[in-house]
Amino acid sequence: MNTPIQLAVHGAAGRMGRRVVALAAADPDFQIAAAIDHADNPHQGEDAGSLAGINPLNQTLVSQWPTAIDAVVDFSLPQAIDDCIAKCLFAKVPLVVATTGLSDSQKSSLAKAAESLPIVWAPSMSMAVNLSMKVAQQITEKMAGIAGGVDIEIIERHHRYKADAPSGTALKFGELIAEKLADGTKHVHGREGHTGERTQNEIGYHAVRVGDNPGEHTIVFGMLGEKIELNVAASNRDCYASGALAAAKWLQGKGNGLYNMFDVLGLS
Ligand SMILES: NC(=O)C1=CN([C@@H]2O[C@H](COP(=O)(O)OP(=O)(O)OC[C@H]3O[C@@H](n4cnc5c(N)ncnc54)[C@H](O)[C@@H]3O)[C@@H](O)[C@H]2O)C=CC1
Ligand SMILES: O=C(O)C1=N[C@H](C(=O)O)C[C@H](O)C1
Repeated sequence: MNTPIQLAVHGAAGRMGRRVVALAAADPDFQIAAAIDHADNPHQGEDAGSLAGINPLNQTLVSQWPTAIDAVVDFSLPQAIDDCIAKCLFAKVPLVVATTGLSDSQKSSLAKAAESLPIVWAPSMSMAVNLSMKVAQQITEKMAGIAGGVDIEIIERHHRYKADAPSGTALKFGELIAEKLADGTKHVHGREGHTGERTQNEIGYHAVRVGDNPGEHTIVFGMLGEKIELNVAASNRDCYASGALAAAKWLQGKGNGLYNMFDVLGLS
């Protein structure tokens, strides 16, 4: 058996961080080397396993970064990302970034850091979502230029606690679909008031926040007389956590560069 990957989970007390801790602890390829969260998190000092609802791991939630780690999986907040990148650069540790809502300057920092580190960055670690992105591109390719036109709208539904809107995944769907449309696509976020008729060169985005929904995306391709709806929905958060862990394994031994889940899943 290979030596387990010494894994640091960044944002370990969060909804996602806890699932990453639980799934990594059940996987012999990993050993939890650190469960990191903000110094002000009220769970600091608690056992990371107990926090994740599994047996104690003898790893308490900490705010300090350890030295001996082989990979970092991050599900935190945009304000935590700059420090996370700096720490990984300093320690030369491969990084999986799952946090959404990053600013343009943070995206540039990630690209810069990827010149010195292998990094996987994706707004959704789910296999079903990444496959659906490819399907959405194929549908768009076939429909662009169709007589009568096609209206493409992206509806995302998430739990009430989500901090960013629209979801990183919805924005990525839109970016990938726009690649298959003529130049000059407008990205329209919600509609209100006397909007006038819908134009043909827009993609609409609608962010729904309801209960405990762990993430659902519907891409509507509306034509005159018929429609296609491509729906991809999580039943729980483990699709994201297991995808991030697959990315952390895939990164071992990889050269520097900014990779995504298409690369990890062989969908590029
Ligand atoms: N790429 C993907 O597949 C997915 C991405 N996400 C994204 O992951 C992020 C986290 O989502 P949730 O777990 O639901 O949020 P959450 O709010 O439950 O957890 C965030 C955690 O980050 C911690 N944190 C805040 N500042 C920190 C710092 N400076 N250092 C370390 N930890 C810090 C918080 O204390 C909290 O425990 C969001 O951006 C979300 O959109 C969520 C699910 C899937
Ligand atoms: O915050 C969440 O929960 C999720 N966020 C990601 C996003 O913004 O796309 C991925 C997933 O949909 C869950």
